[in-house]
Amino acid sequence: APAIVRGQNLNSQLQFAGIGTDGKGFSDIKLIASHDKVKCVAFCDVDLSRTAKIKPLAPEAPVYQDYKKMLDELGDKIDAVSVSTPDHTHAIISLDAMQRGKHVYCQKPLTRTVWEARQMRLQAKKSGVITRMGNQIHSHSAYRTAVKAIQDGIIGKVTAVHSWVGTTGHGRSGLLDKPAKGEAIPKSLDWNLWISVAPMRPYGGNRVYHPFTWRDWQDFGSGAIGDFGCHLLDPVYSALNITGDPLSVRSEHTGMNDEVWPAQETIKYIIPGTQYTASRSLPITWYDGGRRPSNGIAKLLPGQSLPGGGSIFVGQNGNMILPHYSQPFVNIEGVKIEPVESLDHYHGWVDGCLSGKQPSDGFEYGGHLTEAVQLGNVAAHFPGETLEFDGIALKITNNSDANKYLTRDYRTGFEIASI
Ligand SMILES: NC(=O)C1=CN([C@@H]2O[C@H](COP(=O)(O)OP(=O)(O)OC[C@H]3O[C@@H](n4cnc5c(N)ncnc54)[C@H](OP(=O)(O)O)[C@@H]3O)[C@@H](O)[C@H]2O)C=CC1
Ligand SMILES: O=C1CO[C@H](CO)[C@@H](O)[C@@H]1O
Repeated sequence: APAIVRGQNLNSQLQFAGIGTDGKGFSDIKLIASHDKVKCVAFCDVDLSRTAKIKPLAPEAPVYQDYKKMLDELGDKIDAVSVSTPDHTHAIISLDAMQRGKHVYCQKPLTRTVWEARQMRLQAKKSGVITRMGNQIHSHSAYRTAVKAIQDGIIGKVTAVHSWVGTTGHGRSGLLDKPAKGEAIPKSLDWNLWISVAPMRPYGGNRVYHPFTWRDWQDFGSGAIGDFGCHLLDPVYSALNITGDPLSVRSEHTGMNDEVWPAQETIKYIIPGTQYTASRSLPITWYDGGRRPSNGIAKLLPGQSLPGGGSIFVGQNGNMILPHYSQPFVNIEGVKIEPVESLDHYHGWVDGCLSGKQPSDGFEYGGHLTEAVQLGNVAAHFPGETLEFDGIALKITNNSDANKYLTRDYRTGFEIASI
């Protein structure tokens, strides 16, 4: 039976398997497993040398290299999985797990492409499983305080948002193009499974594509907006209750080739307005790689300063500045914001799996946010051009060449069927 059905009787334990066991996967699994009703029943990582740290958590749990084999072999012994792998494999793994009735905790950005994010939303609804995106700061006091303050009307209706992060789109691997020749694949690593949906390329050596440096490369990662958009834009989406698709998106950057993302970028979104915005549409501007909003926009009081990353909510009665992630403040003399408490993002998902109650940032919410984030990456291919987006049709309406970037070509054997 699917986990959701069994879940109604699951008053004692959630049988959990962690996919991606090092890097962020290590902390995801540990924090999920720290819930007293979680039992780790399996671990999976394409690189067996990167499973050593997690094994002591459940020494009896089998370790797999291929998530599919794990799901096939363990079947109903698994109720829920975490997916903490590089961005390009989030969708193929999470969709498969949801189709088998597993609850899924998947890292941010939810997917590498806009189309994949839409499939995740559709599948989560169809399977009726409990989902959560791994943007844990969503549950942190700073972001929750900001959401409440905006909804309480501390700066009045919002007229614009500016969000920025210092991170650059490339530079982690030190390369702008594929290395001329490949290197020997370490024995512990299944490179075919690591490449997954992307076109095959030779193993590049340590820290060329993996671990971590895949963020630079268009085939695998999503640049600075992909790495941080689902964090920084999360309180924006939550506070303003944005549930519609962007109406348009425009990127300007310092240049890119066909392999890596731009070093510095500014992306301007026009989003449908909500009950918390002053107009029927809202401009959201994203800056990265050292770019940030001007002092003229921030209008700070003496003694205030802009953080290294965060958001400015421009309101009818003043601005709220939300550092990533510490408490928000306003540029209105004498006005202080009372912090609200943090929640446990990981345990919130586990509790949801056990009770059947969907937490606030499931794949419907995370899918919407990721669609916007990845639309920014579509626009990067057409710098200086405003791309108009029809979210219902999932189509760029004024540039037919742009539509191919909403999705990707899947490698044979790693296709994703539309839901
Ligand atoms: N929410 C947050 O604050 C953070 C979120 N993240 C997100 O977490 C995800 C992972 O990032 P990061 O930990 O830096 O990446 P890593 O490159 O370190 O990958 C994480 C682990 O997943 C393994 N892995 C890779 N592909 C697969 C696969 N197909 N099946 C099973 N295991 C696999 C890796 O093995 P190998 O070493 O062989 O690649 C590695 O052990 C990303 O989506 C990232 O955006 C990351 C950091 C913080
Ligand atoms: O919050 C985070 C900290 O930095 C990491 C590396 O850039 C991000 O991937 C992550 O989301």
